[in-house]
Amino acid sequence: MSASLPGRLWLVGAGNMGGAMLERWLAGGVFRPDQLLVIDPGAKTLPAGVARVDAAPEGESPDILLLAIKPQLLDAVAPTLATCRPGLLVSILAGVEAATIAARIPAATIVRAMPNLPVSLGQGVVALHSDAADTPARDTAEALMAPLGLVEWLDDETLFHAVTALSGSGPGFVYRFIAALAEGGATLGLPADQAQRFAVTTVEGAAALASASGATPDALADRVASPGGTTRAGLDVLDDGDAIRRLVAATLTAAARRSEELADAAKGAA
Ligand SMILES: NC(=O)c1ccc[n+]([C@@H]2O[C@H](COP(=O)([O-])OP(=O)(O)OC[C@H]3O[C@@H](n4cnc5c(N)ncnc54)[C@H](OP(=O)(O)O)[C@@H]3O)[C@@H](O)[C@H]2O)c1
Ligand code: PRO
Repeated sequence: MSASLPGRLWLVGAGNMGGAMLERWLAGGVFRPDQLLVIDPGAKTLPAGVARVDAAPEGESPDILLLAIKPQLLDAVAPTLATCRPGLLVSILAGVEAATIAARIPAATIVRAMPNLPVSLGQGVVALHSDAADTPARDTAEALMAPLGLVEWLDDETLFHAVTALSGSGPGFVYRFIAALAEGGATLGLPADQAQRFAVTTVEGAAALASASGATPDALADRVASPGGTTRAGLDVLDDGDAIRRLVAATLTAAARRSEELADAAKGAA
């Protein structure tokens, strides 16, 4: 099998997000398993053929180093990577600034990325930013992320706080809404498993239509709401005092604030 990207990638931290990216790259033929090395003392089940070690091999360097540990672990893990010299370092750590990473791990080019969990299906969102003008490295970062879903560059690194709140954390917020939709249906008498299937498929179909139609979400909501009908009665509850918009705005503000806190905490004393 041939891979679409050459060279070796080290994945530092193969948890929920690192594992999701790995899964998609292998399924899409972006890498062969033998091009990948997982550095994670805790990772148990990895895709067939992918090697795992507890710590970075001394005296070796990958072409691409992907940091996917918890932001709070950066100071513990960085010294173990301080002698490797990756051509490209991609960090998906929430909050943590590129300068914070550059002060701890030498790399020719650092690109920050904020993916989200549906990357495992190639239906994620990935925001990218780099201050580096190294076009080949930027192209490599984009080629790495393209099979994962919608990829867009941010001009301003500080926008990562907003992106992390919206699309990084967003699936978590959508899952809460799906659960609430299903529970609401069950409360009205539907069997719980059926309510769950209907809720998931309703959100899936509504998102697909929003994507395909080009109409705004508010215009689509109006198409669902027959005059004097059931949807308007429900929307009146969501819109009362801008309840849904206020709740979601407060949710995103809390997530973005946490991203700023993680950035500050990671700056530390390097
Ligand atoms: N989850 C998401 O949707 C998402 C989206 C965008 C960005 N991110 C970012 O991705 C990063 C990982 O998040 P996550 O949700 O995937 O967390 P996670 O599931 O906890 O994954 C982190 C992985 O790192 C491992 N690890 C712990 N100590 C390590 C060490 N010393 N060296 C190497 N690996 C080590 C963990 O093992 P143990 O479990 O044994 O500790 C775990 O497998 C975070 O920086 C987060 O901000 C996550
Ligand atoms: N998961 C990470 C967190 O919750 C970053 C976005 C999604 O911190």
